[in-house]
Amino acid sequence: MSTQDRFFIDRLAIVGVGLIGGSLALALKEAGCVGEVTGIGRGLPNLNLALELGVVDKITRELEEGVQQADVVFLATPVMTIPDLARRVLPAMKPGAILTDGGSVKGEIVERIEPYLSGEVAFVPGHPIAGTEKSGAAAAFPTLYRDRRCILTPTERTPAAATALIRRMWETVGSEVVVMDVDKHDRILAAISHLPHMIAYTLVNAVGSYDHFEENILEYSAGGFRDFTRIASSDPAMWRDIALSNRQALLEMLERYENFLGELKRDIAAADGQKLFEFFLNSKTLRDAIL
Ligand SMILES: NC(=O)C1=CN([C@@H]2O[C@H](COP(=O)(O)OP(=O)(O)OC[C@H]3O[C@@H](n4cnc5c(N)ncnc54)[C@H](O)[C@@H]3O)[C@@H](O)[C@H]2O)C=CC1
Ligand SMILES: O=C(O)C(=O)Cc1ccc(O)cc1
Repeated sequence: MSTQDRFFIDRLAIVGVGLIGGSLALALKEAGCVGEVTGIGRGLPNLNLALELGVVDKITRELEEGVQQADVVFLATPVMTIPDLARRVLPAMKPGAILTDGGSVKGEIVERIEPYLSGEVAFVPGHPIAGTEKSGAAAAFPTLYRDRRCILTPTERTPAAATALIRRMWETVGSEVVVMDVDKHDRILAAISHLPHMIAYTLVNAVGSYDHFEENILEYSAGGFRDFTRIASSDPAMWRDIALSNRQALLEMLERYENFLGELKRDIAAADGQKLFEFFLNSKTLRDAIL
């Protein structure tokens, strides 16, 4: 599978050849670090497109058959589908192979997969912190993971050698790997990724449903509205799964957000210019520092 100095995966299977799975395949191919890539999915049009675009070398809709020869199997389907797919894939994989995933929420995935681990196949939970609002094989591109982070959340059931190999896989495609526990991952992502998506979806719905005027007011949107709401074009099924799978941490962040919004409303109602200025300045300082 790999030598001491050169990282190489002989056979990789990608379940769900979309933005995340497809981009990993393309990046490993570009780096010359993968032999054969099998794309596994449900819909033939997307699989055929993946084949045509050179994202994968072989396609199949037969899950168990598709993973049999793989050294590494990457699950890159919506979060709620990952545990059931893992349960079917694990007994079909060869001993010594590694199962990993790219799901945006880790707690439920780890909890629902670990009881099915037999010890013959290692499971390394992962989450590349890179993406766009686009989906499907056509959206995949080889540089998606360059200069990004990838979080791995191994548990005491995860062999260190398997974590080390998946770490190398992500480093090979240009990501900095960070290891943390599952709960910390889900709380951080609830704050920095899941909450912003909920706010973007809410904003578009709130403004888009405002029908006081005859015209569609979204047509007046300037750069600010467009920048802020790009992520509201993300796949609805993917985000339904994320919201349900990370419910507790997300609800806590939504409540925190409601409190801040309440404070803003009170300051506007009270015409408290000083408080508003401080609120905006504090936000600007925090945001400018991340750029
Ligand atoms: N889109 C993003 O920016 C990011 C997404 N993720 C996570 O990566 C995973 C994949 O997301 P994307 O690649 O964006 O989605 P995508 O929609 O581009 O690709 C997912 C693929 O999985 C297929 N699929 C769905 N259910 C399936 C099933 N039961 N069996 C086989 N194939 C199935 C779909 O047909 C599609 O081709 C999700 O868990 C998501 O939360 C992680 C980081 C970033
Ligand atoms: O499009 C964007 O800017 C994103 O935020 C992409 C994204 C979506 C889901 C993730 O779990 C990680 C990254």
